[in-house]
Amino acid sequence: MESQERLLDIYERLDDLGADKAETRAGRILHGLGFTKKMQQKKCKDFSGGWRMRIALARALFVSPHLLLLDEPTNHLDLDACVWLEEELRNYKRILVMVSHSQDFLNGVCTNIVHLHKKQLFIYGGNYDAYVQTRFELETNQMKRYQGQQEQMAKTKGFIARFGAGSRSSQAQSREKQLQKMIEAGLTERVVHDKTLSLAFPDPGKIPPPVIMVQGVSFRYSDTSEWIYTNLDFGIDLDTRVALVGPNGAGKSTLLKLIDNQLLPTSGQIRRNSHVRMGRYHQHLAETLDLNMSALEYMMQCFPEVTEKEEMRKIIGRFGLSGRQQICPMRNLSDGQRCRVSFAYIAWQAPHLLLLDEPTNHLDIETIDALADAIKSFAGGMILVSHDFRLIKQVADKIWVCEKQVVTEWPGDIMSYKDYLRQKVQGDFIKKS
Ligand SMILES: Nc1ncnc2c1ncn2[C@@H]1O[C@H](COP(=O)(O)OP(=O)(O)OP(=O)(O)O)[C@@H](O)[C@H]1O
Repeated sequence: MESQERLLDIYERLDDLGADKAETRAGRILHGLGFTKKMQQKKCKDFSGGWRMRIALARALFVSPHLLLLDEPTNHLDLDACVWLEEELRNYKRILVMVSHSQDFLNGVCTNIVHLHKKQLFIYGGNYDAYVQTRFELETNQMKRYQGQQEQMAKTKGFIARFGAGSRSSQAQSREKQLQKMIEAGLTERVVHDKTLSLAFPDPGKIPPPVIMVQGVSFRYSDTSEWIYTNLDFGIDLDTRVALVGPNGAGKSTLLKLIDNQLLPTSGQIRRNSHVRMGRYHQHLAETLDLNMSALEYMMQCFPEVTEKEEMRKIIGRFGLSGRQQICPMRNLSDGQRCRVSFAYIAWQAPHLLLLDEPTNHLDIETIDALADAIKSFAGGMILVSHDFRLIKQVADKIWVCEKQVVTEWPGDIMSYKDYLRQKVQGDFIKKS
């Protein structure tokens, strides 16, 4: 990408239709991925990490190759863009192979699922839900076959044993042959499930409500910038389970930072219970880790009150890091493993309030489910920003929409919000075509 180049010019270069058509088509894709008209006129160098990923994605969609390979395409997208991309890929007329941790997205787009298991690929027809169902049925049948075979073998062995192994009795000899045949034909393997991870956030104990009171809060980043929020009023308690949604740049992360006291309101006030502990997870948390240290050293340094290494190993182990992963330098860990260190760090502070800003990036489907279970059994409050509809569906009982400087409650669940976004995307598409 030429950094001095205007964003839209890339597409002109990639196209042989002519500048106007290229600009219209690129404009549609960029709009779908969240680039406003003003942003589309900017130069590539003016975009930061997450937006650059979107530019790369837009370019791949624009080229429309015969084989499109996408590795976690939703990682840097918000809900609106996820819905748009789901529609776009659902209608992709060429071959698409993608890796994604978002079940809801896989359901909307995929017609086949390939499961990598024990160094082999197993192909299932249908979307992700169909794969889960088919795999469950196949494994149930396999387990029945295995148990039946084991019982039959035990009986046969018992029969032979009564005559003594190598007996000259014709009945015993025939059973021995039968057993031999079964073994030669290949025995059904026992179903071994992938080790399931279990995460946990400790019980923070009770503090009386109100835990957080947001009173008449307005906020903007500087005297000359636009207001992000005006006159917000709401409360947060230990039973709050909210997902913040809204378009890119609406202010979801800003709201979490205001609640967490990382930003101060421009006017109004946020009153916090003096005993409240908050744990904010965000995408840049893993970047603050000292990569030369091991996870164990890092946690021992952060929490000197834990003096026993074995105790700290257990704490980190609860977040799915075991053995060598705890003691090697964190630079040798994967992004997902570093995220787990950050989760262990937050959990050990026993927060009353979890503020989770895009926690699913770098986590696999099983870990996202484990995170959902951990949140469900957590005794404190939670505010979540996520592009993963399935996670939101599992853990949030309210949807708050951040838009046009206010926060309003959505009168339905997250799937009805998704339907609303889908209709919006389709409306935009009809207007543009
Ligand atoms: N440190 C900052 N200084 C100035 N402006 C900022 C700063 N951080 C964010 N902004 C701006 O504030 C607005 C809200 O940003 P914020 O990150 O809270 O939005 P968001 O809803 O979380 O967006 P996204 O869905 O893209 O993550 C954006 O227009 C952003 O450009």
